[in-house]
Amino acid sequence: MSLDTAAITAASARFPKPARSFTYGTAGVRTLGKDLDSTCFRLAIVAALRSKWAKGKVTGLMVTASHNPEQDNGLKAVDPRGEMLASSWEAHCTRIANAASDDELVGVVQDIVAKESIDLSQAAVVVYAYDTRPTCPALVRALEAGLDALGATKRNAGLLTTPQLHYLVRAYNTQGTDEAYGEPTEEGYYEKMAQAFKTLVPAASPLVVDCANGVGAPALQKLQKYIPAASLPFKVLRTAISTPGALNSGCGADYVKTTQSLPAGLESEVQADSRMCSFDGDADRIVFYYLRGDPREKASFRLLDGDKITALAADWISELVKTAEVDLKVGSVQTAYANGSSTRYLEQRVPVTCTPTGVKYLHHAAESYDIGVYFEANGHGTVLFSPASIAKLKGAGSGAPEAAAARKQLLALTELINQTVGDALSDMLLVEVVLRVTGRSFAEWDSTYEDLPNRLLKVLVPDRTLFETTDAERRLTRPAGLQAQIEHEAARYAGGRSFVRPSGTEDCVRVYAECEKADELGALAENIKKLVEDAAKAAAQA
Ligand SMILES: CC(=O)N[C@H]1[C@@H](OP(=O)(O)O)O[C@H](CO)[C@@H](O)[C@@H]1O
Ligand SMILES: [Mg+2]
Repeated sequence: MSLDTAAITAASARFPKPARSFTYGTAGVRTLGKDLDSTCFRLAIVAALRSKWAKGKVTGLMVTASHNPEQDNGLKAVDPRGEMLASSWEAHCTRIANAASDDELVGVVQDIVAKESIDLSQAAVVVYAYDTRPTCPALVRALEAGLDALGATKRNAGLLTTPQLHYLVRAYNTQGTDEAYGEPTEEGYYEKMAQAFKTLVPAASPLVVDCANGVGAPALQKLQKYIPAASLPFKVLRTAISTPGALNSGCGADYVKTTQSLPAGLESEVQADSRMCSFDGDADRIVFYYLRGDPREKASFRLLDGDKITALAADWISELVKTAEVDLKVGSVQTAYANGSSTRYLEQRVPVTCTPTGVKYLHHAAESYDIGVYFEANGHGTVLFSPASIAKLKGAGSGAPEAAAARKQLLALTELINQTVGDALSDMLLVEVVLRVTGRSFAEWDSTYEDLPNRLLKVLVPDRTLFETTDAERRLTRPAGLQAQIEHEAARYAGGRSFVRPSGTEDCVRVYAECEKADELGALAENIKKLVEDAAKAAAQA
C-alpha cells in the first residue's frame, strides 16, 4: 500500500503553514493557538504513522498549552505505553511542522515512512483529547483532517486532562493482556483510582483544590462521585472553565509556585487552618500549601512543592518496602531545580539521580529503579513501579501479617498512582493517603526539612542558543568563561548555588539561585543575571 499523496496535499491546502517556525520541545509544540492549525494537521499524520510503526497500537494526541496563558495552545504526542513520544521521533515532528509547502510536506511524510521502515498497510488508531482553551475546537478539526488523510481510525476522547489521555492510551493497548491497565474509558480512570484510594485511607478534613479554571475542574467534579465525601471531602475552587481569560490567571500551580503566594482572592474563601492545593491548566502538576502563623503576613504562606512530595512519598514507600519483607530498591529523581535542602535530605535516605529539565528525562531515569519516585520542583511527577517489582509483591506469600498488609498497600499504590505520567488528581490522592495513614498534618509534613531561600529569574537574551550546558544542565559550557564567573559569585555566599540554562519552552534563559541567608539571595540572583546579560551580549556580537 502506498501513501495517498493527493489526499494529503488536498487536505493540507486547507491548513496553510504560517510564515514562522515551530519546535517540538520538552513538552511538545507550544505557541499561540491561532498559529497551530497546520501543526495539528501535520502532527496528526505523525501520530498515525507512529501507530502504524507500532503495529496498529493506539497512540495519542493532547491539545493543550498546560499552564501557559489562554491564547496559547499546543500539542503533546503520547506513545503506545501511555508515555511521552519517544525522543527519537521529536525531530520528525519538528520537521513536518516546518515543511514550507504541501509538496515538501508529502516529502517529509515519505521520508519518515522510509527511515522508520513503516508498513503503510498497517491500521492506525489515534485517540485525542483537548483542554478548555477557546482555540481547541478548530485545532481538533485540523487534527482530525490529518488522521483522515492517512486513513487512521479516530477516537475523540473529548475534554480530558492530559494524564487522563495518557491513561486511556495505555489502557487501550493493554486491554485483555496480563498488563491490563484499566478500562479504556474516562469512567474506568475514576473507578480505578477511587477504588485504590478507598482501600488505602481513613477519613479526614476537607482539602481545598484550586483547579486553575481549567480541565482539572470537571475531572475532579467527576472523580468526587466515585469517592464518598465522608472519605474525601473537597472544596473545589477556580472552576470557571467557560469564562474567557480565567484559565491559569491569578491561580493554578505555576502561579502559586512562582509567586510563592495564595491564588488571588483565595484568602477570603479559606480558613486559617485550611489544607490547600493547586492544579495547573491541564492537571498534570500539583503543589500543596497552607498558612502558618498570622495569615495576614506574606511570610505565613508555606509551599509544599514537588521536592516535598518526593520526600513524603519516598519515605513512606521505603518504610512499606521494609515492612513488606521484599527486596526492592527505592530511588528518586530530581532536576537541578530541586532545592538543595531536599537533595541533602533525600541523599541520606535513598539513591538520588539528577537529570536535565523535562519530565521525559526524569521518567526514564526513574525506570532504572524497582520503585522510582520523581517530581520536578514545580510539582510535575509520579512514582513508577517496575513490572518486576509488581510481580515480586504479588508473588511474595509468607511472612508476618504486617508484611502482608504492607504488600497489599504497595499494590494498591500501584493502582492509585498514574504510571504513565505525572497526574495532579492521582498525586493529590497519593499525598492524602500518606498523610492520613501516617496521621500527619501539612505542618508536620513541611517540617521534614527547611527549604533554602531560592529564586528563579527569566533573562531575555538576543540568542539563547548561545547557551549550552553539561552535567544535567548544572553547568554551562558556553558562552566561554561564564560558568567560572557564576561559580565564583556563588562561592561568595554561605550555601550559595546557582546555575543557568536556556529554557526548552520559552525564548529566555533561566537563572536559579539559592543560599542560606534570605537577605543575601536578591544580590546573588541579580549579580548572576547581570553576568548572564553581559556574556549574552558579548557572545551575540562575537
Ligand atoms: C524551571 C521550570 O519550571 N521549567 C519547566 C519548563 O521548562 P523550561 O525548559 O525551563 O522552559 O516547562 C517544562 C514543561 O512544562 C517543565 O517540565 C519544566 O519544569
Ligand atoms: Mg501541565
